[in-house]
Amino acid sequence: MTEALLTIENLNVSYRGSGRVAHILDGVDIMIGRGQSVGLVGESGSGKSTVAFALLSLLADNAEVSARRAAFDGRETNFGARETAALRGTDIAMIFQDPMTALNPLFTIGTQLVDIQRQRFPNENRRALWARAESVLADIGVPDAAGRMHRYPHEFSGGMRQRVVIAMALLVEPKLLIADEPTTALDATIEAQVVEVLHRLRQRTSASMLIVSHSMGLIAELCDSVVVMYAGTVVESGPVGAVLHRPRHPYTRALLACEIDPYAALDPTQDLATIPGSVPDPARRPPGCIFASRCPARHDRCSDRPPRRQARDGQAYSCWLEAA
Ligand SMILES: Nc1ncnc2c1ncn2[C@@H]1O[C@H](COP(=O)(O)OP(=O)(O)OP(=O)(O)O)[C@@H](O)[C@H]1O
Repeated sequence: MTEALLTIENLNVSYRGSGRVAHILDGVDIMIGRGQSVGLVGESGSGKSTVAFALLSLLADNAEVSARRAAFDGRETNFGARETAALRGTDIAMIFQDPMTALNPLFTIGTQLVDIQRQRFPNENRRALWARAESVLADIGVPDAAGRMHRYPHEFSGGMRQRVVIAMALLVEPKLLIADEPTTALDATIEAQVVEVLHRLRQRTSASMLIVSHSMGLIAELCDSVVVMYAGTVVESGPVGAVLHRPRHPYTRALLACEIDPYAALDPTQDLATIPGSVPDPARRPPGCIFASRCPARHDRCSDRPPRRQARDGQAYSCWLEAA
């Protein structure tokens, strides 16, 4: 079995505000092996970004975070703000949804790519850091990398900016790279190119990856295993191929049925499959299965009792349904 780089057990996050407490993450378990790529998938609002932000202590001030256990790179951690700040930008790097959040409009790309490396390589001089940056930029397919180093972020297209952000993450040689919806802000053609860059990166880097996405297709291309989230809980996890071809949880099945092929021509006559119903209010989580109110296979006990955790062939899922 692969050695764990990151282990989080029973992660809970709630937000306090306006006299109510919203439980956004409820008992989330995540394990990322060394060199492994894990995808975190689920509908909008399911808590994917909250997991990523909790790992980096980037949650809003009204967040309350607790975990039964957290360990990174062989060390127990409580992911406290100071501890995490030391890991951020060195051992853990993040690619955000919108590349502009990571880029400063006032400095050239070259200066920013040099500065990002200073904490990691404090003894290297500017010239060496500049050369490294230029070569990584060229490596991930930025044409005329030498010239572009002198340009400002606004002179880059969306796809090129996202490549710069990927270069930034690569330059610090992190042990864990977190990508939060790395292609959401891009149009479909550019998205395919950025996925290709991430794909190549996946083959070349020894870093582990956590890829957050609402698209199972993207996860299938880039990840070894997948964690499926619904309303702040993990409903199913396992190797990507197994979950994709033999989803065990009714929510995973519904999610796969909703998936559209972003590269296919749109057929205006075809209705998108959607999951009827809505996600429960996080301030009033039901006592039983969180998916029960929308589940087509629901049984009486599903609404009253927490689902049964089952594991089969490396796949784990929480449901009263017996595995087929
Ligand atoms: N500061 C906050 N106070 C209260 N609720 C918050 C706060 N920040 C986020 N939330 C809530 O947490 C929930 C989970 O949000 P999160 O961004 O993690 O979901 P997501 O699965 O990443 O969605 P998306 O795909 O849209 O980014 C949402 O319901 C959101 O409204």
